[in-house]
Amino acid sequence: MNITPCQKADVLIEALPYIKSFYNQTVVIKYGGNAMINEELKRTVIQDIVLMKFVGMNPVVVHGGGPEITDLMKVFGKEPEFVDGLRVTDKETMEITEMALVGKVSREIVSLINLNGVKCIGISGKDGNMIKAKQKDPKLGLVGEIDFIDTEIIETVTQKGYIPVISPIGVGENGETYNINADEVAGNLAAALQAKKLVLITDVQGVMMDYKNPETIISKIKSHEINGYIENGVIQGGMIPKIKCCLEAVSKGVERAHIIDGRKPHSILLEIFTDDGIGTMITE
Ligand SMILES: Nc1ncnc2c1ncn2[C@@H]1O[C@H](COP(=O)(O)OP(=O)(O)O)[C@@H](O)[C@H]1O
Ligand SMILES: CC(=O)N[C@@H](CCC(=O)OP(=O)(O)O)C(=O)O
Repeated sequence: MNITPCQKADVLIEALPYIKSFYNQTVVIKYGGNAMINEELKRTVIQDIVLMKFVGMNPVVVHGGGPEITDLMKVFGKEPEFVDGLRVTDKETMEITEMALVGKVSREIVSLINLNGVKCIGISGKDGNMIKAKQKDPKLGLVGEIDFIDTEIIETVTQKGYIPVISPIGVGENGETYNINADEVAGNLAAALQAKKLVLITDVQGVMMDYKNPETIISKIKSHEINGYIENGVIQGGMIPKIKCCLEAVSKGVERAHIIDGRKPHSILLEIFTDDGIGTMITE
């Protein structure tokens, strides 16, 4: 598509109020699922995050990597098992999870951001005891529930110009390592940092009335409507933890949470810098 210089200027001018209102503000981005598997989409997500930093925002990335953990488990001859969307995590699975998330996924995102000209640093939730956790449910083994997030390291590196990339791993009272759902980390972290926005990138258009029909997208949800949507079965499966994290974040002071489609190129830019936005927005 060819656009004229004037149209290009219009696009920039449409972004101006957003650049102003987000200047020096924190935006937490959860990056996982399909958008992380496709190489071309990965490139556009990274470009969006780098652009945010260059126009003066403070993006903080929380990464997932469920498919990478599953692949590595298979290499070690282990069959993954999930209960309510959470991976049952024995000691060996925990080691594999750390290898996949901290050793591979984080390294890759950090390298890509560095290559795009912004300093980036990978931080596991265990580093500096950042994410304190306890066992969620003995049935799930080493799956963690967040007790507390110490935001000091993130604030320090952000002030120095880095983009922090957080791996969803927690540390217990006695040094145990816990596997934590990445959406849960993103929601709690957005609240702890009092972020202006939480953006969860997923592989559907947003929350839909009928999730098999993209035309039924719900563009705005108020927090008091969420339980109703879960009770009447509109929101199911993997969308339940996601929407609950958004609820947690907005109830603790994050202005807005968004669930957006990572299959769409530059979905973050479309959400942050355009009047229409995309996906589903959750507010208090
Ligand atoms: N109302 C809904 N709107 C959209 N998706 C829904 C809804 N209810 C259930 N889902 C399911 O939730 C899934 C998203 O969760 P999940 O697969 O865990 O995402 P991710 O891998 O990005 O963390 C969708 O692919 C869809 O199958
Ligand atoms: C406890 C639990 O289930 N942890 C997740 C952590 C990774 C994650 O959340 O990755 P996605 O966002 O890509 O799904 C897991 O083991 O898969």
